[in-house]
Amino acid sequence: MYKILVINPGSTSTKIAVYEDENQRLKKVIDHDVNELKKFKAVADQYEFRKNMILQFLSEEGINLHSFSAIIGRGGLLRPIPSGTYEINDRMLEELRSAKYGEHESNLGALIANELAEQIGVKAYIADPVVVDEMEDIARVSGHPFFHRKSIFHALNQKAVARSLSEKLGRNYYDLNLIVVHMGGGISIGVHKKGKVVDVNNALDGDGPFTPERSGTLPLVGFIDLCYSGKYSEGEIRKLIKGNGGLIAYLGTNDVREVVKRIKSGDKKAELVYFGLIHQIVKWIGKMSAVLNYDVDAIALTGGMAYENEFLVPQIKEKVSFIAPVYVFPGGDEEKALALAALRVIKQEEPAKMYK
Ligand SMILES: Nc1ncnc2c1ncn2[C@@H]1O[C@H](COP(=O)(O)OP(=O)(O)OP(=O)(O)O)[C@@H](O)[C@H]1O
Ligand SMILES: CCCC(=O)O
Repeated sequence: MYKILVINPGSTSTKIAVYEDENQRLKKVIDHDVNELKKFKAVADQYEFRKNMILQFLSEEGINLHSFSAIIGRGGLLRPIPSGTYEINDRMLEELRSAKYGEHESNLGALIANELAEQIGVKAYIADPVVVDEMEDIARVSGHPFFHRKSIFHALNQKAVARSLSEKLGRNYYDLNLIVVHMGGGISIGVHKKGKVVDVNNALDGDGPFTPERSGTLPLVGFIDLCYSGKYSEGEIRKLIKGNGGLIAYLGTNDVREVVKRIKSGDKKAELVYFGLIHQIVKWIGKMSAVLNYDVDAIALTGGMAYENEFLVPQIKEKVSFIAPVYVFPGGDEEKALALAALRVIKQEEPAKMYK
């Protein structure tokens, strides 16, 4: 029996899971208050904070760190790479520590997994990091040669949900055309064309619908005016795109449950903003369906927001069901996907890839 520790730091939460072979024994989702995270200037500064929460969880559950056969963390911003399980190496660690390709909470996944694995002398891995790139060249064309569209998205959950959906449909992932909509702290809408994500919004860099804490695509000229207004530093403007945008900017909270509560108590501003968010998600589903010539076998809704059954799931279903049947995978399958990825390598069913 192999015991795997799964570490999944997201933008609004840290998820921890313990697997024994394919079976989940424990899982904890620690939601982070937006003000708590605001104390940290850079994502890397959250390292000790998030690591200590994981160690505290293990100690509360009476789990000895030395009992694990391997540790796997959610992978972060690296150079664009193929889908797969990667053994954590020095190059990867150096690039994540220095945020060479940018800052993201999942950068901490590999760093923490590596430190804990070293302490107990086992291997550490990441799988399907946010930089998995299967985009078709036509989707990279941005509109100006200075800019290229990039594949940065919730690859791990998108792939796991796409596989679960294929299983549910009794079909092979590589024979299907799917739209997968991950709605968490960030939102990505992926076009899975016969097993490859050939187009997706860059969920991190101001592309796509707005989200609980990101602005998504903004009106460009207004944005340029703001950049040159002299009112904001570069750091503040970056935060406005990621961290302090979206629901936080409009309503002061990134918690969708809180927004729903406000709407139900008659808050019209909350209703307008939230329904505006749903409106944008629906537009992106339509846009991505066009990439598949509207030949879509199924649409999957996932991520934490897919638990929201009062407004979000029913409204999306109402508006896009004519394109294809909609299936809901609330929360997603990220921890299971990570555990299975580690197991496939430990059991030598698949070689670990090397990040170069
Ligand atoms: N039961 C629920 N009902 C409604 N909304 C929920 C529920 N659970 C979580 N959410 C919302 O989902 C969002 C967080 O989703 P999730 O946990 O997938 O994000 P994350 O892992 O922090 O970030 P990301 O998915 O971008 O990596 C928050 O806005 C949260 O309020
Ligand atoms: C870029 C994918 C992950 C996120 O949005 O946080």
